[in-house]
Amino acid sequence: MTTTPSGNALLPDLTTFDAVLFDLDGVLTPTAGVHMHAWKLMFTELFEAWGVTKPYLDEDYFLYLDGMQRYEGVSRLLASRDISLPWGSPDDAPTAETVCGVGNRKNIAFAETLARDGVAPYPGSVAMLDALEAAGVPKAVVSSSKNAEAVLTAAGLRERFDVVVDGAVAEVEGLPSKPAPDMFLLGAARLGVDAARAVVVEDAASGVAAGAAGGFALVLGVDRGAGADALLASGANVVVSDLSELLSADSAAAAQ
Ligand SMILES: O=P(O)(O)OC[C@H]1O[C@@H](O)[C@H](O)[C@@H](O)[C@@H]1O
Repeated sequence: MTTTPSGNALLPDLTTFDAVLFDLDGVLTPTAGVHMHAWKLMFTELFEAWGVTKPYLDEDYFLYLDGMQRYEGVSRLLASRDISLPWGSPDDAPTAETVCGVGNRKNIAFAETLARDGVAPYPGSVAMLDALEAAGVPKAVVSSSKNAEAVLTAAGLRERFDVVVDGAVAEVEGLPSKPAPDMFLLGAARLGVDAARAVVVEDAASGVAAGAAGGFALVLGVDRGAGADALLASGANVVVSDLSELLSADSAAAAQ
């Protein structure tokens, strides 16, 4: 494995690969926390209203929702409480008692926070985008979220990516949710690169598993709360806590 300019032999140099495919929430922007909070608000209220015995817990986010497409996440969480609802349709109203309706209900809280607080990307991630651009390495965003375009725009990052495969694209193309590799493989195909020569960067166990299943050259985990052990167990080759760890001391300092 090649090393970073900082000389840490344990860490890869992402500029030596043919392309880098980034997850968005929790990798480029701190919006995994916004999703986590919105799910908690919505499910806490819903479970109280429905009289569900086991309340929503923070660990439920990492077990069932993190990195998943909206309705897949809802379906998995409801199954954990032995609740079965009709799937419904993506255009269901937020009041509909369907899997899609429940997912759309959570989006109200997410959209409110995004509009109110905006998004500041992680400085270390922006510095990594700078380094990749300087080296001419193609890059994509592969996000399960249907809010990815709005988040990228709010963070001022949208124009830095020619290829964005998000939850809306997955819906149109009929692609299964991570941990299936399909969304990442479409990202690689749209960049015109071979997965076996490209990198996946992910903060969610489901996303790391998707990268591993897709046969990517390197699956880099970023631990923003899922836990390094969980990311390694799901197939990450290396785990860092911030992308600045992969940069030279000078670029990392500039990112502060
Ligand atoms: O924004 P949407 O379409 O509701 O997608 C939600 C999901 O988007 C993913 O990007 C996040 O990693 C998940 O944790 C989140 O639940």
